Amino acid sequence: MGRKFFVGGNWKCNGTTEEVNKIVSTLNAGAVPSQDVVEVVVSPPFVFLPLVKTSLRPDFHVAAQNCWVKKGGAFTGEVSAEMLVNLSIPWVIIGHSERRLILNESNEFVADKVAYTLSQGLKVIACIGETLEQREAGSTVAVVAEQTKAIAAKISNWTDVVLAYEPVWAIGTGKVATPAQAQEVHSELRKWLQANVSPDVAASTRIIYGGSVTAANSKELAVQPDVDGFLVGGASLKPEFIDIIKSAEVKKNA
Ligand SMILES: O=C(CO)COP(=O)(O)O
Repeated sequence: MGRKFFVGGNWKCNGTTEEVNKIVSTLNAGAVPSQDVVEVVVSPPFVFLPLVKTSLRPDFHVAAQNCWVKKGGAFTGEVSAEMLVNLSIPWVIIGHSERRLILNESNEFVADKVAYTLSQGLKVIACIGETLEQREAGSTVAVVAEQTKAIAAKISNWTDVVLAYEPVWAIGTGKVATPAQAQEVHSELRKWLQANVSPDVAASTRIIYGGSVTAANSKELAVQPDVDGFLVGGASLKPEFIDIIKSAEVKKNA
């Protein structure tokens, strides 16, 4: 199927220039599998993108954490897809649960952003995931299918999309999904893509897991057949991110 393992580091709203330089130095010194085995993308806050882009090793790439939903202009405080393209930022994270829940980004709005950023030539890490209430109500699969459906309705090419399944209850809580829980949802998502988009898209689209991923739990998650990598928050700010990247080797040999 050839889905290259993908490890994203979402730095969220963290860092000073000094801290960013330190993280980049650690990443630059890390011994990790080659680009044939793993794709690594780190996502600093907007203001640090140029610094990280120029100082980061060339086999790692950068992502913005968000961008405006359409062409830039009179939208105070926003950053446009065109600006990211202008700065040669290849990736953007769209629809993170912190934006969906705290900033009220709807499925439709997220889908519009995914479609617009793809149209500008950016690659997208599109985030989906259920809350604890939704999981306890038994609606996990329905929720992630609905979020995916909104995106699928607005795009025709999935080549540049990575789908990040991030259960909200696992984000920043230390409560990681078990390998079986992650596998179950990833497998359901792949089935959904197969039935509603195409078998090719289902087979080739990377579905990555996010939520309290650490060096200690990444290997057992990585070997799950439908887990194609990770979107890492807290641990991506620490040297253990290198070990998480190395779980790509475990996956390769699984
Ligand atoms: O939200 C996340 C990545 O986008 C996950 O965050 P944590 O790894 O800190 O739980």
